[in-house]
Amino acid sequence: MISVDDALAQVLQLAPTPAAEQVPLEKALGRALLEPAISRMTQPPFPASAMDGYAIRQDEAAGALVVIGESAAGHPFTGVCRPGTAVRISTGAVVPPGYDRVVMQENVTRNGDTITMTDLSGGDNIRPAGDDFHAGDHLAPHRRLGPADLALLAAMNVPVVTVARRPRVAIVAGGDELTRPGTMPAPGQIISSNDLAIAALARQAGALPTILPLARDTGDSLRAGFEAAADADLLVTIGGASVGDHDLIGAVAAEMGLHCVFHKVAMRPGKPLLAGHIRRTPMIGLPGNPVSAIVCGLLFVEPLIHAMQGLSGVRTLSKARLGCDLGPEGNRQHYLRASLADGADLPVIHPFASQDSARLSIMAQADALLVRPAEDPARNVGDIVNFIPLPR
Ligand SMILES: Nc1nc2c(c(=O)[nH]1)N[C@H]1C(S)=C(S)[C@@H](COP(=O)(O)OP(=O)(O)OC[C@H]3O[C@@H](n4cnc5c(N)ncnc54)[C@H](O)[C@@H]3O)O[C@H]1N2
Ligand code: MOO
Repeated sequence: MISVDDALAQVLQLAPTPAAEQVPLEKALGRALLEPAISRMTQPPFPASAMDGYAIRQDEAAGALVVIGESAAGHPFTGVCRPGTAVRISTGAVVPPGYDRVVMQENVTRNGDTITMTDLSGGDNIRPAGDDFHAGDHLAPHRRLGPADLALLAAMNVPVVTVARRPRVAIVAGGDELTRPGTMPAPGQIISSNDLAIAALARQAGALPTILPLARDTGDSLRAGFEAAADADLLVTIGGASVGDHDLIGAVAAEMGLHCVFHKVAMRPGKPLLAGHIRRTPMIGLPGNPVSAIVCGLLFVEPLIHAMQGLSGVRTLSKARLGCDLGPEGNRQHYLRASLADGADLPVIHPFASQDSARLSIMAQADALLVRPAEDPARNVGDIVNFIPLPR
């Protein structure tokens, strides 16, 4: 068995170089920027007023001034700044050359075309040209584009960006006991849930998942599943990874040309995890127990999908204080399903009493996975521990 850290390093190495594609900004939300986006604009492009009011000259602020025109947003003042004058101005409008301060209108009394300032406290209320960014500045790649990034790119006048192509992820769940949600299970059958969870997790990570037909516990059926996944950028199988007579994934994958990089990780849940590549396509074989599949999905499939888009596959752990005493750990790194509560300095974490890797009802309630290293000694209430927040 290899450690979780070593297994993750091996999995990340399976990621091929991301393929690039160009998308318009309207379609770029959540996509991984692959090349720097270079600004075509300086923002603001001109000294801009930060307030509605009057553009004046600071050295004339004490006296009465004559309003000689207007600079509205999108309609610059075209006249000339002369001594003793002011220009009516709106927020975002060009501050006409010669004026060096904007007084907000609340601090001005106006009588016909004459204004006097009633309060001269505060700054100049002018945003200099380039205050935000300059033409030639760039938004660095290897980030997922969020709403503020899209706004920045639009403001930079970059209408199309180069992003990583979404990895196509084929998901094959196998087992004679499985049937689809909404069907009537035959005796001994249960509903397949894991493939839906892994597809959802893959989609959240930026991939385009496809759930392939359920495979049966036969070599032919599994081979058909592998063949149906031939076009995918990543193959994820679920179940059949362990040692039982019907656990055929390892053997069939080997027949299909799997170069296995590991099979079995020192973790709980998720021990029977396997990974490798078939020709150049990465493959991850998730264990069948539902919680094991989801935990391995979070720990390995999600980072691999990120890496396949040029994003960091490394996750930073969060800190919490233990809400109860815990006994010593065994020889596998343990990911305990847990709930979080507010605490004085850090959140307080309580692992659920049952850690059975078949209990989806507990996994669905959990806020976090409490991470305990292999051979961790007994811990007490209040000790600081690491956790992974779970997506909702
Ligand atoms: N003798 C041993 N038995 C087991 C070991 C072991 O080391 N020695 N490991 C256990 C661990 S740990 C796990 S995890 C499971 C993993 O087994 P498999 O990957 O072979 O998974 P299956 O046997 O196919 O299924 C296990 C369990 O999960 C249910 N399942 C499977 N697929 C789905 C699905 N798509 N949706 C919902 N539920 C699913 C399946 O019905 C079984 O109940 O092996 C232990 N055994
Ligand atoms: O690895 Mo199994 O996942 O402990 O149930």
